[in-house]
Amino acid sequence: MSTSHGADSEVGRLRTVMLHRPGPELKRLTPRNNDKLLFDGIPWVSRAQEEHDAFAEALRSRDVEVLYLVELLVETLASDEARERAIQGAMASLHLGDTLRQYLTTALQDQSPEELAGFLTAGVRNDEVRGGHGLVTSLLASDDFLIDPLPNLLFTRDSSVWVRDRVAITSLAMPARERETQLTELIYTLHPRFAGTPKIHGWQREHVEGGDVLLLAPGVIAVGVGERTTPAGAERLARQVFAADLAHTVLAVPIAQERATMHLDTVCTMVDVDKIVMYPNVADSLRAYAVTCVDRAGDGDAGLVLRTAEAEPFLVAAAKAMSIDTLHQIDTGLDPVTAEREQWDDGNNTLAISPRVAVAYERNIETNTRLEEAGIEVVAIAGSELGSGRGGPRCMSCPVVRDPLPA
Ligand SMILES: NC(=[NH2+])NCCC[C@H](N)C(=O)O
Repeated sequence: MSTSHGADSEVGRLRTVMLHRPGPELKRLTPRNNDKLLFDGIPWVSRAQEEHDAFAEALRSRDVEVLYLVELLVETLASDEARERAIQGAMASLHLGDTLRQYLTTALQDQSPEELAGFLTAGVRNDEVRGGHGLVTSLLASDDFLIDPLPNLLFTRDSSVWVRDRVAITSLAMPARERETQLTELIYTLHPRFAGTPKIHGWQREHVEGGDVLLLAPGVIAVGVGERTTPAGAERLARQVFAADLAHTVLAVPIAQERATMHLDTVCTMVDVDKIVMYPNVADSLRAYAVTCVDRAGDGDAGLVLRTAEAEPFLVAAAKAMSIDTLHQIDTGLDPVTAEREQWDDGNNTLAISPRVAVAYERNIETNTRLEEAGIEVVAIAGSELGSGRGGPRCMSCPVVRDPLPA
């Protein structure tokens, strides 16, 4: 069954996508914790859900199968092994102390899969626990989390990424997001639908986030290196995709280590086989190091000998690796200021449903006009609340099946 899943580009006809409908984890956000939890504001949750439902509907109405992360998680947690692993993972936190850990472990074991999924995603606060009293519960504040909530689950792009028929479990850099990949690993390992799916990477490895991984064309992967994906993470991913023959070239693309450009997909996304929507304010300075494999000296990915070319302008290096004349750039915005505003609001962060059809936030009027002028059909969705986590349609989706591009 596993062979039917996977993607080898950003634009091949989207068949199946994994989303996360915002839920009670967003209700944990307060003005005191939102920075740490990586939200810029406090979303109005029911409106965020409406916006998200409209996003899902836009995909379904175009014959895309929508899977929800929490539904997959609940189904996964029907297995005793999954429950055991999920609880162990959540209890590994060094905040806890043995008294509380033992109490919580037993309490969680008694929950139904739905309830357990709720605690794993929305977290547990100190004042929500009735037992396990001891030093730790007494000294922690009542609103301290014993299990942290995961509001950024919304951005399913980052916690796993398919590269051809393999799924990479990523390794998230920000402490607020670390635990997300325990859940995606569990789903891809123990959910019956994904049984036997070959996996690469893993949350114990060097940091790589899915928002930094762009499948430019079959065999060509761009990896942003910045706030989230480290240079060592990019190298590790390159080794694994070469070892498994998933790609011939990995382009490592340095991006500024700041919030506005936290992932490569905040700066550019593919909207056609040879068109990319890109933030013009960085386009000229964006460079790429092409990495290839020149020898297989030993076993596993560590034995590969890699070659790193001199840095070149990103669009030049990309076109070369993709064996096309030009990778055409469509600019965000109209002028540098509009571009900066629309880039911040994820104007670059589009999700292609097929070549030349892309989902985008409706608010980025100038960018969407440019996309349309370039022959791209824009499927516009509302995102006033969804956007408060700083992520657009691409961040909020993990393509699980895309048709291969015609050769
Ligand atoms: N692929 C993306 N651009 N994801 C956006 C993630 C946003 C999220 N609040 C974070 O800071 O991690």
